[in-house]
Amino acid sequence: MIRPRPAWVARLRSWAGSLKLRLALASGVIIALSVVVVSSLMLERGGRHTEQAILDSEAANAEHLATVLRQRIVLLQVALRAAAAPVDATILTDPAAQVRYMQQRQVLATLFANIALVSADGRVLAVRDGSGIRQDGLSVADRPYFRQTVQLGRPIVSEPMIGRLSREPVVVLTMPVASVGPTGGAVLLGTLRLSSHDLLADLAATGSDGRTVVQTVVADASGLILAHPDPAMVMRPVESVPGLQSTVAQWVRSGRPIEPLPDAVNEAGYVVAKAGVAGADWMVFRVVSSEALLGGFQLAVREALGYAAGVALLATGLLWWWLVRLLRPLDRLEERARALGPDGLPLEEGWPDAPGEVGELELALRDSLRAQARVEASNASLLDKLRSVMSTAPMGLAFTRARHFEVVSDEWCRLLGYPVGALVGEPARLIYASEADYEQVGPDVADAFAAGRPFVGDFEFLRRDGGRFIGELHGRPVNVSDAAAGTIWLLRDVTDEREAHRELAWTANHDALTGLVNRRHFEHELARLLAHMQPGMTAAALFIDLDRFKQVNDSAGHAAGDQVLREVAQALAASVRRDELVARLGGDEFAIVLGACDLAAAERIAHKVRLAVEQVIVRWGEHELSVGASVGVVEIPAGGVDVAGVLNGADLACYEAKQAGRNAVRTGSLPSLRLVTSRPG
Ligand SMILES: Nc1nc2c(ncn2[C@@H]2O[C@H](COP(=O)(O)OP(=O)(O)OP(=O)(O)O)[C@@H](O)[C@H]2O)c(=O)[nH]1
Repeated sequence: MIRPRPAWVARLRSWAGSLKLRLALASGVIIALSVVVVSSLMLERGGRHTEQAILDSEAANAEHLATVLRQRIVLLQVALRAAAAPVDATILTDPAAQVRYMQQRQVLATLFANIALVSADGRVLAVRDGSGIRQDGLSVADRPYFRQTVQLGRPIVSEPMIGRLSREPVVVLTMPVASVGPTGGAVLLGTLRLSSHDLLADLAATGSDGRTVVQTVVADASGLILAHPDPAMVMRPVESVPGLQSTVAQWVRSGRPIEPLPDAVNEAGYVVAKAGVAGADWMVFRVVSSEALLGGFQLAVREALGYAAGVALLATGLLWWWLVRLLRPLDRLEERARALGPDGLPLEEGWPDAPGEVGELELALRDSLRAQARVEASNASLLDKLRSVMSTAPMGLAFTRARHFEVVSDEWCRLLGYPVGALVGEPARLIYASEADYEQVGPDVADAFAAGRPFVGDFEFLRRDGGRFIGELHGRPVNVSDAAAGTIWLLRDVTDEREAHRELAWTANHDALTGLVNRRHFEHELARLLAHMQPGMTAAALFIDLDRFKQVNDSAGHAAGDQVLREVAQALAASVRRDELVARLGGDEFAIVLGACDLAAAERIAHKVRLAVEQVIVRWGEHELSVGASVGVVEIPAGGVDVAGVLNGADLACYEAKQAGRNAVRTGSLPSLRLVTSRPG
């Protein structure tokens, strides 16, 4: 069972289908899409530019640090060179002079963790560090940087190593002294402690929350850390610094180039910038977490998207409010439209005075309603006339569609014995007395309509009470080109008319006294037989003239004669088959046509006829009346014979029977028959 929908479902469906809601939603979606797309595009472009600017800035920072570092190395080497200038053979050979020399190197001592004067064979002549000047005879002859300086005779920056004096990670800057070589001279050493800020100050920067956000790392070409905010990281591989793995791996893959050109990348959550320190074969890496650099921007993006969504929502809300206001006249028009109909407001009342398209719609609707009202009035008038016709028409009128009654007149119902209107909706089959008739009507009607004719036919119809009548049915299509448009029918009762017509036709063809066919009809039927006889076929005609009939009239009266004639007629009809043609030609003359009969058979029948007449006895008062019959027989061949010829031939044969003494049968022979038929007239 289907349950009716609750009212709230209908309200919800109506609300969901509301034009206002759909317009507002569509506009809201468009606004939101526009805002989101435009914001996204702007933010995406802004983001790219910002990121690129940050990368450029970081690369510049790294380059700046590399420049600072290179200048510092150059500065230190300049200082070493200046300090190396006064060293001569005297100093190199005199330990006291070496001590004095070191004492005079106060400025140089502040630049390095320690400085040392080393002879060409690697023996440390004098060392100055924070604790003073010592001459303890250490040797650096095994140090690669020393050997390289002696061999090349030029300044060197060593690889990182653990210093022999400081026991800390250090790099050593060398400066040849007094043309050092395998045979003489010396090397001035300046040691920089890597765990201090000797190389670079401010290796780390912290954010507002105190966390380190920028780390500067200096590494040599082999990838060992020279400087790191965390001293514990010094001398460790540079790829162990968080955020540097990928950049260092790529740097190693490309052959550890010490490029002076800086670059920066943003990957794996870090912005990494690097720049080479020319001359020292070092690399400066700056590592900043992406969050620290770009987090602010991304937060701004999120905020911007939030604002965009808010703006879109606000715009949608405003649009909704505006649409509700704009569409208010449409609501009023809708309410007015609901009040249409027979129980609603009068046509010209209650319309909103709306401007614009709604006003145009209202005018169009009102015009259409006025036109509809005019048509309805016209239809009502037409319907009244039609009802009047249907109730007063003297013949039955009906309109059927799909073989069912849709409209029936009062007379139609009356003819069929139904109350007025009772047949509406009933099948047409109901009124036919015969199933065969009903089945035939359909095709006949279709044929007639297809030929452009109305359908006319007589049928036996069945009244509601079982009575029957003959009705003449006329049918016309409502629309010739559209069978589905239905059919208009006219029906009248023609039972009496058809009966009268039948009686008239019978009277015209029959003898009123005896009921046999008359001469006119006999000749007509004989002519039809002659016309349709096939070659080789024979028929026969009997001409019968009563004998001494006049005496009957004379003795018993004319009425008795009539009775004799009636009984003779019955005797004649009873002597032959029912389908043979038996006629009274006039007076006491009769004729019989025997179809498909040869002469011999015809003669036998003639004798039978004669005997039958002879046996007719009419008791009329004191009279006992009887007559005889003279019978002439002719055989009728196929072709070459006409009606007059046959009658004359038979009449002649009958005459011969009379001549032979009456109450006899005579046969007309073929030649004489031909002779007779060939006679003029
Ligand atoms: N009662 C009656 N007599 C008729 C009718 N029509 C013709 N007759 C009479 O029938 C008679 C026929 O005449 P006939 O054939 O010459 O007389 P008949 O006595 O039969 O003479 P034969 O044929 O020579 O034997 C006439 O007396 C007619 O008046 C009729 O409708 N009713």
